[in-house]
Amino acid sequence: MQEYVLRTHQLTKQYGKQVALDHADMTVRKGAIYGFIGQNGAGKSTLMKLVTGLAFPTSGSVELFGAASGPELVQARRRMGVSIESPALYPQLTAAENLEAHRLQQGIPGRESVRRTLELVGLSGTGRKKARAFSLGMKQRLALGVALLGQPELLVLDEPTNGLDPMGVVEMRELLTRLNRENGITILISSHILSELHLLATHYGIIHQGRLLEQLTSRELQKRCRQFIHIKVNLPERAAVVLERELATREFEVAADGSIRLYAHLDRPAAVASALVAGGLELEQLMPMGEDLESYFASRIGGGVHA
Ligand SMILES: Nc1ncnc2c1ncn2[C@@H]1O[C@H](COP(=O)(O)OP(=O)(O)OP(=O)(O)O)[C@@H](O)[C@H]1O
Repeated sequence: MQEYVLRTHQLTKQYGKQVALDHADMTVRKGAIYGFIGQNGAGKSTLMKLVTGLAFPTSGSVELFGAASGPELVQARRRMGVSIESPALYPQLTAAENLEAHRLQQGIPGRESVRRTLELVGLSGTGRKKARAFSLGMKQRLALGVALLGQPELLVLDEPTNGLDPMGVVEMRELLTRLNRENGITILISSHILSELHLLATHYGIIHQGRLLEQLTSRELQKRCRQFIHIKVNLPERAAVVLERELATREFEVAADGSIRLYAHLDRPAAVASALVAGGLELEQLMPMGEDLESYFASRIGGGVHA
């Protein structure tokens, strides 16, 4: 049986006439890293605020750890760590002092949670350095530390890679992967750049203009974004034999209409064409196809990405 950490049911939020979130059904499974993708203003923060209780839905509901309302939902929210929008960091305090201040505010018992969290986010060595002197990457990790203080089972992170340089993105990815694999924390993370969540997310949700358009696994996404050579010949079965014998590959699929998707020799379409023709086949079509991540995202939301 699938265990869901978070489900939203027809979740809707309207600000006046503006529909920020439109009947969203999101499902996040236990153990997942759910990448929530959408352009600026798509509704990502709105959904996260509704989930974390920072805003109230116009209609629909949030189910967290199986709890959908009342004191159970309030209790379930205690199992969640949150970092939404600019984190409340104190610039004049060190990393440890910042965490201690948040520990007291959140009423989390035990000072050792500060030391443990500093280690988790790789800030143990920052000593007396004040947060104002931190790099953006360090600030983001400290904000993540604040969310981790209460040892949450679910982390909700709004654009934690926003503004980071490529190295910072890699560091954040490694840190989140470790928290997921070693500490078993389920993560809901948003971004407006799909490729930033690539290699991190196990599941994706694509949101556009308040509507959750699609949810898919990273495997499904990879399959959809896979590059291939599209081939159409008069005798597909014979083409399959030629590909195996002459080009030594079985990395192809023959579709019901007889067209072939060849996933190998992508940089050698001319050699593929020659082999097929030399094998006595009539070549009707042969062209490289497939989408990269960003163009897939753009095609799903119908148009260019102007994030
Ligand atoms: N408090 C508010 N009052 C009025 N409109 C709001 C409010 N919060 C959000 N909106 C509107 O709701 C829509 C969704 O905003 P939201 O912040 O959820 O988007 P987002 O995907 O998180 O984008 P961003 O990455 O820019 O934060 C936007 O059109 C925004 O202008």
